[in-house]
Amino acid sequence: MLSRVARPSRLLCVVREQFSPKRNLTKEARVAVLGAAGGIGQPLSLLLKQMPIVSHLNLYDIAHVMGVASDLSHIESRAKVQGFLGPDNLRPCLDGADIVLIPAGVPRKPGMTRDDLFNTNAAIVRDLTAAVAESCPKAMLGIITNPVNSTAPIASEVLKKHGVYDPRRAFGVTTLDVVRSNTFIAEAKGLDVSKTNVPVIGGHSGITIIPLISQCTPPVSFPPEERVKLSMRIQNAGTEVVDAKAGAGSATLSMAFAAAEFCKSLIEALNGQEGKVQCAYVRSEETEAKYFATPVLLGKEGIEKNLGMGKLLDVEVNLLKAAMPELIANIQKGEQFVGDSK
Ligand SMILES: NC(=O)C1=CN([C@@H]2O[C@H](COP(=O)(O)OP(=O)(O)OC[C@H]3O[C@@H](n4cnc5c(N)ncnc54)[C@H](O)[C@@H]3O)[C@@H](O)[C@H]2O)C=CC1
Ligand SMILES: O=C([O-])CC(=O)C(=O)O
Repeated sequence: MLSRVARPSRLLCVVREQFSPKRNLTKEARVAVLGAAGGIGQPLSLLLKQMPIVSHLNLYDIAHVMGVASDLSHIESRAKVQGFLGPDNLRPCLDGADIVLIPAGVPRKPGMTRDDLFNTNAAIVRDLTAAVAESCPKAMLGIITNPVNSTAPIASEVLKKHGVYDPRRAFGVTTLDVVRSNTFIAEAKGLDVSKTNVPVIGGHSGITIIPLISQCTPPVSFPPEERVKLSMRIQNAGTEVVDAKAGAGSATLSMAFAAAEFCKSLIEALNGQEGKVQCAYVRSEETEAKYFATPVLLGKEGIEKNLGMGKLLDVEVNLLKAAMPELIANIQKGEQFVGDSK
């Protein structure tokens, strides 16, 4: 067991926090996770519980969530954890939320595309977003549930229907594509991964995922064949995990990490920290697709500025051209679903 004397005293910690110029512990950051008992929801909630910037963590699911909340609530960190089970408790879960993350829904099995999840997950996202629109219309909303190319537009359409849509506040979470790109490229080049950053644009499935290796920080170069191989690995990385899990679901731990990073940036920006940039799938004028992932600068009201895709190499332009028909069709499918819903 860790010795109590070996740890910094609580008094000392409090004193440090009180006088630190970066102190933001007094600010409330209320985060709700919908689908919190799932493969992503549980590790995501654990990571959020460990963040001193989170003051309240409300966990909602249609099963098993009270046990998850009870378990997490024993951790000696700031966030006050509460569990909310079943539809009758959804509104209380959302009341006062600053950020809502939605990983509720079914994951892929080998042989499935993300679009194959549409029939089940579209209605889940629609209904959960309707509750967000009614209970916490000003919250930042992060859609993790696949197919993100369609579910993020579904969420936006629902918010519009309720007259509370603010495109600065609605995000399809594509951070995992960036996390993977950073990892694979740092591995290939022997770079410090913590200082490697590769923007990823487009959407979040197969060929709609467009890593901009030419814009990597630090700059990297690859022979053409190796670049193609790397891009394809990034595009198929989700399937790599689905196949390795052999029927037990898709990426959960890396996704939880990615969503926690995204959420942390969002809270920091809401708290007034400048320069917080994340790639996300957002309402966009960058291309003919109404939703498109690019790096966005975050601020106190959500997206402060879309930083766009920058200058692409010819190979990247070709990836973009290949992505557009599928991306546009995925968006239309989501919009149509809400249009057809009563
Ligand atoms: N955006 C991204 O980069 C990624 C997205 N995903 C997607 O995230 C979703 C969740 O994946 P996992 O956590 O692995 O699935 P999972 O099946 O382990 O967990 C899903 C959870 O959602 C809950 N749920 C189902 N219907 C619900 C409803 N109406 N309200 C509240 N909760 C509900 C379930 O009870 C379960 O606890 C999947 O659609 C998956 O494809 C997965 C990885 C990456
Ligand atoms: O591949 C999947 O189904 C889950 C996912 O979105 C990812 O891992 O990127």
